[in-house]
Amino acid sequence: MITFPNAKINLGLSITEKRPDGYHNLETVFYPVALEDALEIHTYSQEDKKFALYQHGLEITGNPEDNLVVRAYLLLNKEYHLPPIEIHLYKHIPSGAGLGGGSADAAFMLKLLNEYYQLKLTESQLEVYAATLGADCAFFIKNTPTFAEGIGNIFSPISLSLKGYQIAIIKPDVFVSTREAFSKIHPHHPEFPIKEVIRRPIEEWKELLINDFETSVFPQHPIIKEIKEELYCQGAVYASMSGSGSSVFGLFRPECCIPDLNFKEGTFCYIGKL
Ligand SMILES: C[C@](O)(CO)[C@H](O)COP(=O)(O)OP(=O)(O)OC[C@H]1O[C@@H](n2ccc(N)nc2=O)[C@H](O)[C@@H]1O
Ligand SMILES: Nc1ncnc2c1ncn2[C@@H]1O[C@H](COP(=O)(O)OP(=O)(O)OP(=O)(O)O)[C@@H](O)[C@H]1O
Repeated sequence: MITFPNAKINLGLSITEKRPDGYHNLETVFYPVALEDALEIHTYSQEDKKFALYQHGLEITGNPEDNLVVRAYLLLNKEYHLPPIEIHLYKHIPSGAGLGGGSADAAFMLKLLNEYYQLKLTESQLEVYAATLGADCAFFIKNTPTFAEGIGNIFSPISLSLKGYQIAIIKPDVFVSTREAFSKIHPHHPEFPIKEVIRRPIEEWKELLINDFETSVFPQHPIIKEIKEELYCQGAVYASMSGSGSSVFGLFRPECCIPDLNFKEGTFCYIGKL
């Protein structure tokens, strides 16, 4: 059985408080984007091993046992004693990009196992499992535009449709560690609350919708700022870094003809429709 975990972008990201457990409270809007990995599972015929992971496409750092698809499988296996499985993961979403690729894979693995082995878990139960695998992982269970708070795990649905808009996602060849990016933040409540800004016309977002990580990440990696500026030069109605970087997205009007975007070799570029 196969599934296609998709990326997310953050529309605004305010880091509001540091918590006693070291994590941070934040406010953001998660919006799904059709930039997808492919994830396929089969029951494994050789029963001497619990799982075999075959990776294709973009490289993922770390051991196979630490891969979030494996961690998702082992999590459900602990409770439901699943058969051994063979996993094929084709990575197309770059890692360390703020696009939630690893979290998406984990959440889609939970949904896939639920369906393949008819575990009959509800969406709420899947969200609880997902939350243990990553701060923004549970978003990918419903995978619809969502206002998130807490550590990125308390959700309320929002009525926001960017259908028809075009999106460009550009990731330079630099890696931003999410943990390190959080450690450089001075938490504060935003002047313009994201939940309110998002209801305003998209033309106003440029001035009002802010990703707090840009302040600390841009000086360290000026190339990310340059990409954002270039997207505005090319006609984006709104552009921002996603999550803790290093990717930047630009939203373009449905009728806009996105020109050829020429960035340095090694830069990841995706152009699609919302
Ligand atoms: C920044 C975002 O991309 C916004 O969408 C996400 O909140 C990041 O979520 P994620 O990649 O799933 O993050 P995790 O893998 O759970 O956490 C990585 C590290 O980031 C820090 N972290 C993460 C989320 C959060 N709300 N506060 C934090 O301080 C913690 O040091 C943690 O060890
Ligand atoms: N299936 C997976 N896909 C990508 N990364 C994975 C996966 N499993 C484990 N990882 C590890 O997780 C790290 C972060 O990956 P991910 O793509 O989720 O980060 P991100 O782009 O920073 O997203 P986020 O918006 O959640 O911060 C990678 O460096 C990698 O070591």
